[in-house]
Amino acid sequence: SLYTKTPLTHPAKPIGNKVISQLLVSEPAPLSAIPDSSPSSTELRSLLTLCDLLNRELLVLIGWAKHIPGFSALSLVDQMALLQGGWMEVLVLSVVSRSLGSADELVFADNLRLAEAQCRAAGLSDLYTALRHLTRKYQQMGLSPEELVTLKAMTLANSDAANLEGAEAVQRFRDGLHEALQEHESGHTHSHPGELHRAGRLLMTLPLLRQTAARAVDTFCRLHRERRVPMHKLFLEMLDNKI
Ligand SMILES: CC(=O)c1ccc(Oc2ccc(O)c(C(C)(C)C)c2)cc1
Repeated sequence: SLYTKTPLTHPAKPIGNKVISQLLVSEPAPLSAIPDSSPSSTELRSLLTLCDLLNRELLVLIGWAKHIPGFSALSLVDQMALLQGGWMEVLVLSVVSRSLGSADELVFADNLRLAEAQCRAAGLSDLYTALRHLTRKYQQMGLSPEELVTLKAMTLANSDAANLEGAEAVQRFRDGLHEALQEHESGHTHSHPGELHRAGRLLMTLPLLRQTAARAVDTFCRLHRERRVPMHKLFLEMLDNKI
């Protein structure tokens, strides 16, 4: 496969939660940015590098979704509907999780960490502000790897796609992930009793995640209108569904 499946964390004791341990081993290794070599301004070059990175992340995301317990049981139409509705939110949550260790940078890739000034130079200051706001929220909460991978899967499952074929099957898919989160937070798999509000607090961050993803879409559309960046075909197709 494209990369080795390295689990995010080696649990001190086996995680009783099968869904979450499956999500941890299915987590894709972070991609690296490929610096754009076209003879253009540094701003445009970094934008082109970012576009290429996003496009590759999109492809990896589609492969990742198939490993979410219950996703492949859905009809292909519903799988595509959830991906078209939720891909941006999942990628936003991914860049936020990569940026948790930084006080002021967005870690798009290990070799592409942009501070505010660099984002502004590339026409991404709104995006920077929105993504850093969300990052700060999760920094304050102290997100564990188990919570992050479960939240990403729930984000995809909860993407409110229109006209789903198998609404009941999608609801079962969502309930399975919610159950995994509840079990994880309720302390069944820990020695100490869980924090009762933790699962709810995590789910209550999803409205801000959706709003942040919508801001990212607005940014891309503006940059596209300003003819600042070409849009990869797949990206445009996935974007069409959002505007
Ligand atoms: C088309 C265009 O203008 C564009 C601008 C910035 C950009 O940078 C990104 C790279 C990876 C990535 O995951 C993300 C999000 C987190 C926002 C999805 C943004 C991608 C595309």
